[in-house]
Amino acid sequence: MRVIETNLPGVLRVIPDLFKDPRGFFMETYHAEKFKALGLPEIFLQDNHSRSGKGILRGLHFQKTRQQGKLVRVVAGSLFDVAVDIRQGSPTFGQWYGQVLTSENPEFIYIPEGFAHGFYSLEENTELVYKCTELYDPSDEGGILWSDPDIGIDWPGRTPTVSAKDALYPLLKELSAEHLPKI
Ligand SMILES: Cc1cn([C@H]2C[C@H](O)[C@@H](COP(=O)(O)OP(=O)(O)O[C@H]3O[C@H](C)C(=O)[C@H](O)[C@H]3O)O2)c(=O)[nH]c1=O
Repeated sequence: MRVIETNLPGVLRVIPDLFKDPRGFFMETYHAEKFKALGLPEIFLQDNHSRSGKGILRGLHFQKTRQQGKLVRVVAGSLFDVAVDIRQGSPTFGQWYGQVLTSENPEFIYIPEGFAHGFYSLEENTELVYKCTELYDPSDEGGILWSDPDIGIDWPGRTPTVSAKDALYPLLKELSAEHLPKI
């Protein structure tokens, strides 16, 4: 297992060791000691699993105070996954990193606490599973409009299907300081 840094310090590509044989494949998807050695969290408090149809966009989401680090991976289909640095005072504030994750390529992304997360599903029945370093708190949820021009994410589709909630999120510049994580 190894990690590759991205243009956003802290956002890491995680490349597991994939063992293939005539039966199929095996890989470790979490290992406390290896994670510690790679600079990944050893402790995650919650696992999530979502399925999305083609053209569905979920995001950009974050928790304001109980921020969640997320280790995301795709177990069916494919999607374009995005992390946005929204930590006040960060030299990369407002910058994003995105990449395609697919069940055919067992690569994960680690998105640190203080980042917003979103993804655009590229296929029907795309399934994302992800480990979170903090528990979900509905009262602590925050969001940024997926199409925020100041962030300028190059989404694979221009007319995604989003939830009513996601369609109403504000622009990053409209969020006041107390709603944004600090570096
Ligand atoms: C996130 C979450 C949701 N829920 C319930 C609340 C709603 O009744 C239902 C759907 O929630 P929501 O529409 O917020 O689901 P997503 O749009 O997939 O939200 C997630 O999508 C982005 C990409 C993320 O990174 C976050 O994990 C999360 O914000 O599940 C829970 O019970 N626990 C949870 O941890």
